[in-house]
Amino acid sequence: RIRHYKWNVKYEFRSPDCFKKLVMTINGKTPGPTIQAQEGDTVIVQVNNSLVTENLAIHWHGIRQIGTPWFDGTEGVTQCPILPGETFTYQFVVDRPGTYLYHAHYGMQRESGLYGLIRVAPLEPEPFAYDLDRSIILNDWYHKSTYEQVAGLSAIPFQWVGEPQSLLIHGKGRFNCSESPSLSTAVCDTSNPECSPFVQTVIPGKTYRLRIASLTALSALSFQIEGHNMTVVEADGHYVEPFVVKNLFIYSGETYSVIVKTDEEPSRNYWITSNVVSRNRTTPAGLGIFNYYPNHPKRSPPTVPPSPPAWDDVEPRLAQSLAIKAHQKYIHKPPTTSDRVIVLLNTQNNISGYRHWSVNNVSLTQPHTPYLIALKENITGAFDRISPPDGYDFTEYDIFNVSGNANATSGNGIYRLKFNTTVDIILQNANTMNVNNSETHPWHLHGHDFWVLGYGKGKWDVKNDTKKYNLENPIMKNTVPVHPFGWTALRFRTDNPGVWAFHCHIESHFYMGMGVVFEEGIQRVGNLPSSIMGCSHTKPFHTP
Ligand SMILES: O=C1O[C@H]([C@@H](O)CO)C(O)=C1O
Repeated sequence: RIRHYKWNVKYEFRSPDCFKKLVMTINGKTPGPTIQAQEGDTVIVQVNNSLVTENLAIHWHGIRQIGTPWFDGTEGVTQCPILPGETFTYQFVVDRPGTYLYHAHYGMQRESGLYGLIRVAPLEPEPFAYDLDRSIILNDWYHKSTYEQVAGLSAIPFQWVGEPQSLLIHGKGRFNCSESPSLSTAVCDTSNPECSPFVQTVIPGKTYRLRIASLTALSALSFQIEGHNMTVVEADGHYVEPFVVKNLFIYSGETYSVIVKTDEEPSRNYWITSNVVSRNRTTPAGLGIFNYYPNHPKRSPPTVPPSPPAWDDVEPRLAQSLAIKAHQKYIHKPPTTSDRVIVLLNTQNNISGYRHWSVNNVSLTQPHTPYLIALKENITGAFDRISPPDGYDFTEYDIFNVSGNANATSGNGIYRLKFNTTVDIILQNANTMNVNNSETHPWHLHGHDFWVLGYGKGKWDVKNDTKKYNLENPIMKNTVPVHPFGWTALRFRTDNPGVWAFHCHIESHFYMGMGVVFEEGIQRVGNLPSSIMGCSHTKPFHTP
C-alpha cells in the first residue's frame, strides 16, 4: 500500500511550555503528525517548505532507505536542502515493523520543533500482547532560537547552549514564568491551555503498549510512571527479551515500547515524569498525568512526583544498556568476526580558538555538496579525499584526564567501507575539557541497524574486551549511548549502498563536529533523482 502525506512546514508562535516563541510546525502541529503504515508499505511525503527564509531537510530516523539512499533526508550528506517556497517529495519503503522517528536534519533545526513518530505495524503477530497502543515523544526545550545557539557555539569565546528551560512530554511542558518576572503574560503565561500538562487517559485493568521515544536536543532522560512497572519489549524496531524497569533511561534518537498494566488503585491519577540524568540537572522535571478513567483528567495525583535517580550515577544506566538483548525468538546472529575495526575516540577540543568535538582528532565540518552526489557523479573538489584515521594512540592517550588534543583539526573526509563486509565500531569516551567530567553521547547510524556487542568501563582493550562480546543474542539498534568514561562496541554489515552519517544525536555536539560519514557500495547506487541536486558543486547536474 501507498501512504501519502502532504506536509506544510512553517514557523508559528507557540507556547509549549507556557513561554511563547517561534516553533516549526507541520500542518500546524508540533510534534508533527504520526506516520502510520504497515510493514512493506511505501510512504510518500510531499514537503512544502513555507519557512520563508530557511532551508529544510527531513530525516526518517531508523528507516534504512534500502535502494533509496537519496531520500535519507540528511542535508550535506544525501541531499541538497529544500529551499524556501519549494516542494520536495520523499518516497521510501518501511520494510520493518516498529517504532521510528522523523525530524529535521539541517543545521540545528530539529530542536525548533520539527519532529514526530513513524509507527509501522507488523504483518506477523508480535511476541507480546496488549489491549491498547499509545505513543509518547519526550523532548527538552530551549527558549533561545537555534540561530542564537549556533552563533554562540561558533563564537570566540565559546558560548555553550546550557541546560534546557523545560522538558516536554508529547509537546507539553511547564516553565515557571514567575521565575522570570521581566516576562509579561503576553510572553509567558502559565494559564495558557497550550501548556496544560500532557494527559494519558487509561482504562483500569488493561494492558497498554506505550511507545516511548526521545528527540531531545541535549538531555539523557529517566522516564517513569508513578507506581507502575514497565516491561521493555521493543527497542529501535527490534523485539527485546522482556525485562522490567521502574525508570526507563532513554537517550536522544532512541525508541522503546514498554508494556504497562493499569492495575493500580483506580480512584486516583498518577504522575508521568521525565528527568534529566547524566548532566547536573537544573531543568525542572517534565510532568504529565496518567489519568485512570473516569477520574478527572486534570486532577493532580495526591502524591509528590517520584524522585529521579541520581544524575551522576552511571551504574543503573549501564545496567539497563546491558539488559537489552534480542528476544529469544527473534535473534539475528551477528557474523562471528569482522573485517575491519574502527575505534572512534570522542574528545572535546579547541581548534583555532573555537570549541569543537572531535573523533580521532578530526572534527567534522559538513560540506554543502552532498557526499552522495559528489561520489556518484564523480564531482571533484567537494570534500577532502583523505580518510580520517581508524583509531587513536591507545598507549599514549589518557581518557581520564583533560587533554589538550593539540593535533585536532577540522575536516570533511569520510570512511570508505568495502561493500558486503563486516565492520566493528568502538565508541571510546574520554574526559571533556573540564576536569573529572565525561558525558553521555547517543550515537545514531543512518542506513543501518547494528548489533550492540558490548559496553564497558574505561579504555576498550582489544585483547580482553573482544572476548566478552555478546555474539549470542545482541540487540540490533540504530542509536546507542556511550556512557561516561566508557566504551560501546557495535557491528554491522556494509550491505546498503549509499553514504551514511554516524553521529552524536545531541544537536549541539553534531553541530560542533561530533560525527563521521561512511560510504559503501557507491557504484551500486541507482540513478540519483535530480530533486536532491542543485546546490554547490551539484548545480550542473540539476535539471529542473
Ligand atoms: O559541548 C559542551 O560544552 C559544554 C562544556 O563542556 C563547556 O562549557 C558542555 O557541557 C558540553 O556538552
